[in-house]
Amino acid sequence: MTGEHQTVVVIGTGLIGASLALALTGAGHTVHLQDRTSSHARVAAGLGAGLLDEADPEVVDLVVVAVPPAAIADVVLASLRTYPRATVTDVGSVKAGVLGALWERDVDLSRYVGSHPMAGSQHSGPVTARADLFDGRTWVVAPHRRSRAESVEQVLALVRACRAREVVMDVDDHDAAVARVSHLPHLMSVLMAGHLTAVPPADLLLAGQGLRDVTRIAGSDPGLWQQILSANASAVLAELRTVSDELAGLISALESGTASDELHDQLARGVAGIQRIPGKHGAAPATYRQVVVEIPDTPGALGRLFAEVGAAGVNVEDIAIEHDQAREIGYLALSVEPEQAEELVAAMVAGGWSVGA
Ligand SMILES: NC(=O)c1ccc[n+]([C@@H]2O[C@H](COP(=O)([O-])OP(=O)(O)OC[C@H]3O[C@@H](n4cnc5c(N)ncnc54)[C@H](O)[C@@H]3O)[C@@H](O)[C@H]2O)c1
Ligand SMILES: O=C(O)C(=O)C[C@]1(C(=O)O)C=C[C@@H](O)C=C1
Repeated sequence: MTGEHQTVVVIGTGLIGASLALALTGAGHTVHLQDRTSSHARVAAGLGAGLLDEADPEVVDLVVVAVPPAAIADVVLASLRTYPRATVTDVGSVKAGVLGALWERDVDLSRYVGSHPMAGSQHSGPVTARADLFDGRTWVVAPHRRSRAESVEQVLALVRACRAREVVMDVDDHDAAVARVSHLPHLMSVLMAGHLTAVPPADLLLAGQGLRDVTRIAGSDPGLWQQILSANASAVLAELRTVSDELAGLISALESGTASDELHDQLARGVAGIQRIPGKHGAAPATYRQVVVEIPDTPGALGRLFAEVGAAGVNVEDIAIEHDQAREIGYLALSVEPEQAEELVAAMVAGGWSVGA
């Protein structure tokens, strides 16, 4: 895929496939949609992600395989055979196993270049697809020693067309890195959320935003994650063992007294860790300020608030909503660059909104 118009086939029109198809169609490319479950392709087409008719194999420039990890190698192989000119990429969360499986097949792999967008959500299927899912996010491109330069360029152009930030990496380095920054966090969230199954319902009524923050990704499809974790088991196991030692350290810190220096050090280590996470577009780690606005639980309140935020020209980096059932209101926490916080507060107050700390 280059700057000019391209004909693309997207196979697997779930969350990731339909989202990138929406972005590519929006950028003016011709996108053909395929899915084993035909209703998924129909829903994606209904959202404007592309066409349902079959592409002429001779004119296809790029095939993007966005199916679950265990099916990727077979679909890539079939695509290399069906589309004789096309570059074929996949968006699977783990890279080495797919490449290993492809090496064992009797096929010329020069047109295959694996990739992995570091964006997604806990939802599955085309209904939750978004054209802006990849905006400013990292997207790893992982060529192998036989990938032809033209195909690497086409996958880099796909990343740019989805407005993501490309990072070129070796497959093994990629798999080790995602074990640390994606697969381990997922398991930590699952562990916490799973623990809740034994918590009394009355206690859960007290749940605030903190619990929701650490458990969001635990709501992801267990079938998909079973495949992701199995494909990267050895790297994930190494991370889990380290965390297990760290947990033992936390237990001993608490045992040695709640005011111990050891406990303080563990908590401060958390702050230091957060500060190492890069901001959007790979920028230096960002520390945003939160402006909390009270919103009545009434139809249209959120829309009105966002319109006023937009009119104030403030760029919101993140949002979180918490409901106060007893008072029938919600709290909307808007994260903004520190220098825009005062401006946002002033605009909210001028609009008659109640703004908290
Ligand atoms: N969910 C995320 O956050 C995320 C992020 C980055 C990458 N990924 C990777 O993207 C891929 C897709 O994940 P998703 O979240 O979009 O899943 P999804 O369940 O939303 O979509 C997968 C789609 O593939 C279809 N499918 C399954 N087997 C198929 C086959 N053999 N041929 C054609 N279609 C088939 C399914 O019907 C479904 O529509 C996975 O490999 C995953 O590792 C996921
Ligand atoms: O935001 C989320 O929901 C995600 O967890 C997306 C996320 C991740 O960042 O770990 C999950 C798995 C994918 O392979 C890539 C992205």
